[in-house]
Amino acid sequence: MDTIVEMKHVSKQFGNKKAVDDVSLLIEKGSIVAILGPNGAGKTTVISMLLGLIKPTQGTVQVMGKDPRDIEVRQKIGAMLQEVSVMDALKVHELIDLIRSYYPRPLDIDQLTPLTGLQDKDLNRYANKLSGGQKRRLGFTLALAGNPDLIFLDEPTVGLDVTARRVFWDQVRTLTTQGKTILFTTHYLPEAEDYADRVILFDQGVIIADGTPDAIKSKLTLSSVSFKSEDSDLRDILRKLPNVSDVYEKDGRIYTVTEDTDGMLASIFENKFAVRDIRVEHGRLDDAFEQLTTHAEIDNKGAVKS
Ligand SMILES: Nc1ncnc2c1ncn2[C@@H]1O[C@H](COP(=O)(O)OP(=O)(O)OP(=O)(O)O)[C@@H](O)[C@H]1O
Repeated sequence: MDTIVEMKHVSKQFGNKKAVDDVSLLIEKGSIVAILGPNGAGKTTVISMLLGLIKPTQGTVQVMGKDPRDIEVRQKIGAMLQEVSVMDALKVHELIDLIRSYYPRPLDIDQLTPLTGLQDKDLNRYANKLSGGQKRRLGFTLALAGNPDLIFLDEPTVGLDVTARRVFWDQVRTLTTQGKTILFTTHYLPEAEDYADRVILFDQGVIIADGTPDAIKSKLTLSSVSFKSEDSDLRDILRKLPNVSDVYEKDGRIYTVTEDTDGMLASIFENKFAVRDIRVEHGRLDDAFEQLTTHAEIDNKGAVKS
C-alpha cells in the first residue's frame, strides 16, 4: 500500500477534554475516504492535525512521510473548509490567482473552471456577491488551485442541488484517477455510502468503525425481502426456509429477514408462493451509524435507556 497519511497513537487534549484519544490510522494514496461521526466526535480536530494547524498532545502525524507543517507537504495539500472566508475586496479571478501564487505548480484558471463548475462569467464578480452554491464551487476551485495531491473537503456539498452534487462527485472521482487522495467529512450519509471507498467513523475521540461502506453495512444492518400475500399459512412455511432469521408483518407486508436476498427470491419463485409486490431492502449506512453512535444510558437500577 502506498501510504499518504499516517497517524500513530495520536491524542489531542483541550484542557480536561480529550478530543482525540489514541487514534492510529493509515490512508492509502488515491482513495476517497469519508471521516464521519456525530457532533463533537473529533473529526475537525483530526483534520486540523492532518493540515498541520494544531499539534497533537501525544503521538505522531505524518503526511507524505513528513510533518504536515513542512512547507513541501503544505504545497501538496488543498483544503475546502466549511466557510470560504472570502475577501470582500477581491474578485473571484484575483482570489484564485492569489491562492495559485502560493503553490509551485498551480493549475491554470481555464483548467480549473471545467473541473469545478465555476462559470467564466463568475470570475469577474466580487466573491462575496456569489450565491451559496457558487461559493461552494469557488471553495472547491481554491482547494484545487495548487494542483494538490491530498485534498480535504469539509462538508463540500452543503447548499448544492442534486444535479450539482452528482457533477461534483463525478469530478472528485476523476481526481482520484489522477492519483489524488480525497478526505471528506459529511453529515449527509448517503453521500459517503455512494462515493467513499472507505468510511472512518469517529465517536467520542476514537474510531468505532473503519471499512468500505458495504462492509460496515453488512456487519451491522439486516437485509429483507418483503411482499404482500393473502396466504395465512405462509409465515410458518417461510420460517422453516434456510437463511431466514426472522419473519414479521408490518403495514400489511410480510418481511423475511435474510442475509441471502437472492436465495430468498429464488425460493419464492421455485415454491410458487402466492405473493405479490415483492421488495428487496438492504440496510443503509444511516442505520449502521445510528446503531454505533446511539449511546445507551444505564440507570442506577441497571435498565438500559436509549
Ligand atoms: N479549541 C478547543 N478548545 C476546547 N475544546 C475543543 C476545542 N476544539 C474542539 N474541542 C472539543 O473537542 C471535541 C471534539 O471536537 P471536534 O470539533 O473535533 O468535533 P467534530 O467531530 O468536528 O464535531 P462537529 O461535527 O460538530 O463539527 C468537542 O467536545 C469539542 O467541544
